[in-house]
Amino acid sequence: EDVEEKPYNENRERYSSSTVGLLKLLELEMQFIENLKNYTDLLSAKANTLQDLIDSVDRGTERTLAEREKYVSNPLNAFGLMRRTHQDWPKWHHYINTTVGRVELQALDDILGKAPDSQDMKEALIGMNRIERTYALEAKDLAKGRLLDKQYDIQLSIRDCLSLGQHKFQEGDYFRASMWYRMAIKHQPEPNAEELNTILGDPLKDLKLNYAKATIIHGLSTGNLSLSIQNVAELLNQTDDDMSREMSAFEPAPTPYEIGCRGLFPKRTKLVCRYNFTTTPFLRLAPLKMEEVNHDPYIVMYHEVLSDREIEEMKRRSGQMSNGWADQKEANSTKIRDIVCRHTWWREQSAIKERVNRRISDMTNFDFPPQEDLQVANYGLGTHFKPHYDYTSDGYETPDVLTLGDRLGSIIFYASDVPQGGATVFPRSRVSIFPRKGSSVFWYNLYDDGRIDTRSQHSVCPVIVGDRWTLTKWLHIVPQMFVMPCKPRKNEKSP
Ligand SMILES: O=C(O)CCC(=O)C(=O)O
Ligand SMILES: [Fe+2]
Repeated sequence: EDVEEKPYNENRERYSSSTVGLLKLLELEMQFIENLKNYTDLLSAKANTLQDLIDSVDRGTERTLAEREKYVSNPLNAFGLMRRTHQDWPKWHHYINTTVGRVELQALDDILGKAPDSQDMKEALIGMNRIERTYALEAKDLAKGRLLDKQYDIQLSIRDCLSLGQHKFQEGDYFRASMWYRMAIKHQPEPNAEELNTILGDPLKDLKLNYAKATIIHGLSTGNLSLSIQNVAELLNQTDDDMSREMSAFEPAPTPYEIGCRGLFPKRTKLVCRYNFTTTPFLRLAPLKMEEVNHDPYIVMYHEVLSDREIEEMKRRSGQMSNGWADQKEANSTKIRDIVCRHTWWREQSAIKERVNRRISDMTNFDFPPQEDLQVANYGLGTHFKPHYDYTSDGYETPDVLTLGDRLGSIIFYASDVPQGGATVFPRSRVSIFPRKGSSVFWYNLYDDGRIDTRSQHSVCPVIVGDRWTLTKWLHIVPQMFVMPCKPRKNEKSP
């Protein structure tokens, strides 16, 4: 099925992992279509030329034998016939054999060389799966353009549904495989199915068989034998809702992370919004809009603290983005690591960058040179960041930690709105924060005495719809020696 792959390159940009990458892929598809347009124009020009030839010569068919005899008996006709067939035919033959659109075909090879590889496709399937599971979405809604409570004017194609079904089947998720196969079976056929199928393959081939297989295996593995003894026609006769209700009976309860992603943590009370004009003297002049999110551990948001102009500057000044990995690379490991986003550093010095850094100092009272770099990240199709800690004592030590000490606090600026999904969730503190363009969230990863606070565990939920951009700064402990002297821990809880 897949085309022969080149050796796997971990650093190759994957289109699926960021909207920046997906935009490039859309551009590639536009090039592909533009190229096909040129190619088909040339093909029709050639067909027209040949049609002209046919029209100019084809006068034999409607003639009787007597008429034909009369035609060749005239030397003017006979000579023309001789000359055309002797002189012109080889030239037509050459013309017919000449490849149409050599340049376009060459360009097509180049375009195809940039097509996503199977790993990119796999990441897209995994991203779709993440969206489906994290938010408890269902094939029957997704296939028809429904994402949570929003209806989009988009439909998945029969081949999309099939591909998603095959992925779930391979992953052993027979419930979802069955539902996706079902959507493919019920899909209205493609208008020009016959021609398409000769090129792309028939999506209906073995589809009912695979639907039956998935449903039967799911029935057997969950002890729901009624699913396993019905024939396909009986199964398809039931409504999608009934079918999904019956099949999802044994789905595990959502994890705290998933509950957080769905925005279902209980609402907080006793939290206030106020203007902060005390952290630094500057704030007396320009107080910041502050919103308490959690008291212990302390999590706070600031609103309207990153302007559209600063966001533009940040995107313009940030260098080439690279893959953001879900795991550290293990020595000698050939395992293909998950990508969580694309990221880069805002390294170039500018007044705007210093202003953002000074604002971080204003918000946190943390001391650091305003020239320091900030990290920029962009998420893609169903990409996420698994629950993790920003402190590094339980993992690897990065260069910043070796020189500056552990990451005492973290601050994330949301540089875009995310219409659906993409929350920052603290599963242990039961806090979800949904991105709002221009807002920031700040929290501590360590107790005041420098010991790790496991309640700071946090994650980024899969983006459903949106172009998620963030700006991140980790605030290290060593430079805070004088602004934040070490204090004994109050009412100590075991971490
Ligand atoms: O983007 C976010 O909401 C959090 C990102 C994060 O946890 C990190 O970069 O360490
Ligand atoms: Fe983090």
